[in-house]
Amino acid sequence: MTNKIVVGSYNQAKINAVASIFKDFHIKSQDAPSHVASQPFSDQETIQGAINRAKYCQNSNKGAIGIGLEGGVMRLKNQLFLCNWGALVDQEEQLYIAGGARVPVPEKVAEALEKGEELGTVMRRYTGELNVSQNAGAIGVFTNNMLSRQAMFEHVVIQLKGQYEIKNQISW
Ligand SMILES: O=P(O)(O)OP(=O)(O)OP(=O)(O)OC[C@H]1O[C@@H](n2cnc3c(O)ncnc32)[C@H](O)[C@@H]1O
Ligand SMILES: [Mg+2]
Repeated sequence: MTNKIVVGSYNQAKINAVASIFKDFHIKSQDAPSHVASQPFSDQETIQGAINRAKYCQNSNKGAIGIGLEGGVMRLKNQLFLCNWGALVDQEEQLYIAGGARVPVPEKVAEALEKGEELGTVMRRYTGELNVSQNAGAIGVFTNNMLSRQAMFEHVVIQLKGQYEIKNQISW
């Protein structure tokens, strides 16, 4: 069992989420390419970004666990929703994935995204805050701060950690 984790992002909301769930681990972060658009537009694309980042981190840090967390939007019932995915690749290159909460994107914001703007830019315009994505996140703003981006990612990381731990106890 390793106690080293490499997170594929310098985003503080993501790093804090991993650190608060993997308390006894040494957490390092590095840039990891998602190989998807910076504004993913489907679950498929978002999950792939998380997997690519996790694999990159694990590959470039042998013996460590790699974690990738990726945000995007997806269409359902004629609406855009925020969607978030996480991936964990362990020392044996076993992959675990988990999804996060989703909430509708307000109409005006959705229209801006459809025109090609990035969510970070749009959020900055509406809130006047520079670093929404590292703090409350769009999900925090849309939920009146009932759910922060960090808390949402913590939930994803809990699901990753749990799957990783049970896999070492039960062979499914
Ligand atoms: O440095 P990285 O790890 O890339 O951090 P990031 O904030 O850019 O995060 P992602 O690339 O994982 O995801 C960006 C997407 O996440 C979504 N997102 C959710 N909340 C956001 C926010 O407050 N600001 C920007 N993007 C947000 C949105 O769909 C973005 O295109
Ligand atoms: Mg990004």
